[in-house]
Amino acid sequence: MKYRLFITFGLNVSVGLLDGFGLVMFLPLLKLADNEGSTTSEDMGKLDFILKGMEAIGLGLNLPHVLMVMFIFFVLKGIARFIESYYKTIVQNFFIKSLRFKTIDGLAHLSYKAFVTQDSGTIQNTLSGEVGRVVGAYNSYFTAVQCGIMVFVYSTLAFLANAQFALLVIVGGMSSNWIFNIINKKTKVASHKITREGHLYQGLLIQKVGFFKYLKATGLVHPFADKLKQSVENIEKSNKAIGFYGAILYASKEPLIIGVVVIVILVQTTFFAQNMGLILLSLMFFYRALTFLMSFQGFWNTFLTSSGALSNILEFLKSLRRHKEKCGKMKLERFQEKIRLEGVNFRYGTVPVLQDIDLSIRKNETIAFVGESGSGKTTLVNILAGLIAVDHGKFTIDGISSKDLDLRVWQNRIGYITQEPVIFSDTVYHNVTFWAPKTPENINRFWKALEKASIADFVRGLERQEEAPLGSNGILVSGGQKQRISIARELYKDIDVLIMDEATSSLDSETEKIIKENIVQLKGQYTILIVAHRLATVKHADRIVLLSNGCIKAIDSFNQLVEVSPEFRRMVVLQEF
Ligand SMILES: Nc1ncnc2c1ncn2[C@@H]1O[C@H](COP(=O)(O)OP(=O)(O)OP(=O)(O)O)[C@@H](O)[C@H]1O
Repeated sequence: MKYRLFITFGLNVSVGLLDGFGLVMFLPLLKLADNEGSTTSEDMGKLDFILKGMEAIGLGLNLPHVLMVMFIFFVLKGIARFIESYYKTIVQNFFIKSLRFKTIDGLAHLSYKAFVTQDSGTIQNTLSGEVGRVVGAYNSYFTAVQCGIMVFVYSTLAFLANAQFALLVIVGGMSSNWIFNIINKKTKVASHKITREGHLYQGLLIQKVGFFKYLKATGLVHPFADKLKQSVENIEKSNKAIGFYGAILYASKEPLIIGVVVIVILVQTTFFAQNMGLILLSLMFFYRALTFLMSFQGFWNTFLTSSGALSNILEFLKSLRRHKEKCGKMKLERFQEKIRLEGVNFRYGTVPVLQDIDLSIRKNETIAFVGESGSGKTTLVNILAGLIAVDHGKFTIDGISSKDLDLRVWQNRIGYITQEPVIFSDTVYHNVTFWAPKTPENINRFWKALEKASIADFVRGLERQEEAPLGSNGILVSGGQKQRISIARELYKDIDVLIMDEATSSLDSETEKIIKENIVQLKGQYTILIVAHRLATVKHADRIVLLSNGCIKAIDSFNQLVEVSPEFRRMVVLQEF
């Protein structure tokens, strides 16, 4: 927030001082009423400088002048308060925007390797609910600090009016503060619990939505609902605890503070025989100071209520920074010649996943990766897509090392057809064009992509055509149509490399047909990398890479591989190809 904080606090002090000076004018006002129209600057404690100032500029201390000066102070206070409130809104929104931008950018730059180890519940909870709680924490913190400043300003004014009285009230106030400290600590603990439970709850919720069909069909939806309810109950318990401590704080503040003031006034008048006028002026300031002190306690407690969210988001931002994707500077605008992997090794933790991989892929070649489950096909393609970095060995594109390349530019040249088609909850047009503006040129490109993906006729037949909604996760269209729409999105993009991560055993014959059709149709136009589980889809590949336990066992055409590799032959026989 830098200088913005100081400006805000400066404005705060101005409001407090102007208000204080306005209040000071009440004393001469009372005196004027008592002394039939005249007063002096005496008996004002150290605050007599205001009346002296008035006299110095030729304003006699009579009723109209005192009223006028008082009015001016309050008008100036009004103006300062307006600037302060509006500036507070500006600064607050700046804070919210910066925080949201930081989390959005942090997530966009998070490396894929780090992402897969993150818990989706934590990410979801932090980015939605927790950001909201942090904004709440910020507001309470800010207001609490503002109240603190006001307490300071009014206490100073009270000191200037009657130092002895002010000192006694402060000592009394501080000794009662230990109760508030105990409560604040307990609130903080409960707040951290809420954050932890929030992550769990969001995680369960995401899974419930994601696996709804399975849970429903198997009757597991109800036990899962019980798990969710348990999590809700835990959150409720912590919220109740926070409410309980808040209620104690809220109820005990006033009696405690008034008790302190009563005792101090009694001590002052009984033992020190103090001037009641100055005690009253000091008390007037103290009344304001104490009101702000109560608000301070309240807002500080609310701040602590959300402090769990604050440390969580700071930790989250730190972790995003720690796992930021490392990117080179060289920008490869187009893929021209070949991709090469030389002596590549990769491990997840200590487990080796790929070993001594040597592979060269020419532009516009169609390569399929086959091998038993867990042999490293997806990991290899993840490396080629720049999602994960090699541990040892070299990965070059057109002779440039992946370490020197700006992989974001490389990824712009890639189309990725994932096992589960990615469908956004929006219209066909927005899904395919990724929210491109509807210019005649883009519409034309959109229909061409649909034709290439063999889905144009289906979309033309829809009542709202390209404006037809696809529903959440594409629920309004079939699995095969989802697949074709996601293929169309990749073809709409101007790409060089098309990665097809074929669905595993759940592959239905329609999807299999679509993939085969697309491979035949697109072969030679793009560099196509297929992670294949069904050998039927790879017959037309130029070369097949056979992987086993993270090593390349053989690379050849389908027919050659059947001849030379007993392992591949066995796979073909097993799939009754
Ligand atoms: N994020 C990860 N963390 C740890 N290990 C992983 C991770 N992803 C994959 N692995 C492991 O790496 C190995 C290779 O996995 P990979 O997904 O590349 O295999 P695959 O050949 O594509 O398998 P499938 O055909 O079942 O999709 C497996 O043993 C897997 O358990």
